[in-house]
Amino acid sequence: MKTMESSPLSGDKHAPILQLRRLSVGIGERRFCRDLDLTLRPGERLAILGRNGTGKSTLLSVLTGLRAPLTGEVHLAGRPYAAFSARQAAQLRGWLPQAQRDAFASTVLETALIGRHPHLDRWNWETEDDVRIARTALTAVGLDGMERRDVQTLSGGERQRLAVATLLAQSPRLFFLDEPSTYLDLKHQIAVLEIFAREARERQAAVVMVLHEPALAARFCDRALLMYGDGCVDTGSIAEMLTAERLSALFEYPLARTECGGYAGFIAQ
Ligand SMILES: Nc1ncnc2c1ncn2[C@@H]1O[C@H](COP(=O)(O)OP(=O)(O)OP(=O)(O)O)[C@@H](O)[C@H]1O
Repeated sequence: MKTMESSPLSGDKHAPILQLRRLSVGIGERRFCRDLDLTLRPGERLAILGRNGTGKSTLLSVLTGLRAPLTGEVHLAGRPYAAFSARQAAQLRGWLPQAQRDAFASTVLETALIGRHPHLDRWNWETEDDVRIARTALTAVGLDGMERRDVQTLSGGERQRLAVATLLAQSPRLFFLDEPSTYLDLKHQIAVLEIFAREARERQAAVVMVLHEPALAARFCDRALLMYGDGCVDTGSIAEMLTAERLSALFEYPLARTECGGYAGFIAQ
């Protein structure tokens, strides 16, 4: 691989990929979390749940290193963001934002290839290998055959799947996903979340995802972080966190838990 800088990864494959130490995040007078400690290891999948406006995206922007915390530290592979160049950080963590913006015309394949940029050296173009990786990612999200289409002509769901493909082409060790099921029909919601479950299982990638649907969190994550919007949060295993009682309090709406075919569901009463 053509990297100018040394790999940002340490040798220990089981070492924590993300560590939060006494992290406080907020905007103005509001606090979304206070003194949060959390460790995520390779292969783990964490769901972040909470009502609208409780600070989920703001927390995610701090975890991705795009926004500073009020206090506390975010460590990626054992080191703070300041220890990495932008390119090294992008080899380690990738981010799927809530909305995609396309200021310029570009094809589907060119857009997916943007995911390869952290792996290119400054003076080189993408190689055949990069094109193959981008095409494989497009196939994974069902966009094969659309490589030449202008991104500005894609539907909302197609554009979201292209964003997922771009992230897959980037191939980071840690994924931050802000509402990955946005714009997707039921089949594609499951398909996209299966992709990240596979990344965790087969490549030991860690995944942090903001979700609005607790049933998807129960199915695709092993841990949850519940955000109440007043600085209070709860963290724990899915079994511990996704109870009808906790979720009813979290969403300020009564929910009942059901189970069908081995999958949990949460029904508004
Ligand atoms: N630049 C800003 N200035 C003032 N308030 C802001 C700013 N950015 C976000 N907020 C507020 O901070 C709160 C948290 O926003 P955030 O986007 O993190 O919430 P969220 O939990 O991701 O919400 P949603 O579920 O609706 O996506 C919201 O009330 C929002 O209006």
